[in-house]
Amino acid sequence: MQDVASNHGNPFDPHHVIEFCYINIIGIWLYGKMFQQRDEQYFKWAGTFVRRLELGSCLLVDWFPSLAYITSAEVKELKGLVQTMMDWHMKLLEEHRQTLNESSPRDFLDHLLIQQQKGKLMVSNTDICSVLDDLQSAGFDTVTANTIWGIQLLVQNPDVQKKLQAEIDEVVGSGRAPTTKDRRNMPYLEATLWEIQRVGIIAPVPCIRAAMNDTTIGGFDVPKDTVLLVNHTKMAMNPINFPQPQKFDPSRYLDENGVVVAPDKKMMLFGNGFRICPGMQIARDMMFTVMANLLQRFTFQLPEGVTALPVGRNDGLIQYPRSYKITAIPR
Ligand code: HEM
Repeated sequence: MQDVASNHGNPFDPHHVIEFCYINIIGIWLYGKMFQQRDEQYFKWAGTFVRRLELGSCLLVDWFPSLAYITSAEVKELKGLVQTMMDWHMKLLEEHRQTLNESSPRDFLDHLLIQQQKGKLMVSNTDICSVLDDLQSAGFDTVTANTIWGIQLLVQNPDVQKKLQAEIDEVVGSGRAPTTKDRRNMPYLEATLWEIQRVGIIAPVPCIRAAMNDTTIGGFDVPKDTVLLVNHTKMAMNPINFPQPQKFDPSRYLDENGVVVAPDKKMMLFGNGFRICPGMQIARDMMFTVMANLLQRFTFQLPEGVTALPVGRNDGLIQYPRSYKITAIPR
């Protein structure tokens, strides 16, 4: 919040402020560590993470192995970055082990170490570091992208932003910060978060799968080993399930009593089945808390003299809107 306020109502790109916020929330949850400020150490760490995600999600050599010779520099860079993150997590693991108190776990890493020590979790230290790394990397970029879409959509839909602020004022007021406990009393924000996910669609084609056996899907024969992709955009923009799909309308998830009806199988933005996103609940909690706290204190607007934000999205596994600047006016 201080970072946002420090712009004093001047235009700024919210990307890095939001990213910093989520990296710290996840860091505290996983291993009780947060960066105090966006200093050189932080930028080095975040840069390593982001570059690794970039390289890891679109290396041509994964698709065309014959290119291994040409892309070897990138592969070498990727291996170096993976090792840097592994060393970082291993150092945290050792620090945690030395100060571990079994009767009072401080964070997720402590819980893993306790289960490992008791023999209930048959994992090596490297396994634990990989889990931390997985959760950290799958965790911060996704929620950051969603929130960046969310701020853009609220600037473009000021009536929705006003309704959200009215709900926050009524349920929370201004004397305390909103928390996850407020979620059940704030259906309009809950519904808005679904709509932000639907319109933003941060991962249009998230994971590649293959049929393990001959099967049928929707009446089509699918032979064993067929590569399968889920088209999230098609589902989220299906006019049968979402009338006027281009319209940003959180009320589509509210029934006649104002109760939230989650989209469920109509759009499976967290995946489905055995491999469904294990971070779904924490992601929804984090996005709720961040958005509620921001809107309690600020109104997002177009900078003076600007009539529209850039249209379109960036390429990549996780897709952001084109970078933009807005103002955050203290309420
Ligand atoms: C809005 C935020 C998020 C979205 C839209 C999202 C979406 C997804 C999707 C679509 C998958 C693939 C599911 C499948 O294969 O069927 C996935 C997997 C995964 N997600 Fe998320 N995710 C989000 C946030 C998070 C967070 C915050 C965490 C961790 C703290 C996380 C951790 C993971 C992990 C570890 C997997 C791999 C699961 C596996 O392969 O079994 N995600 N996520």
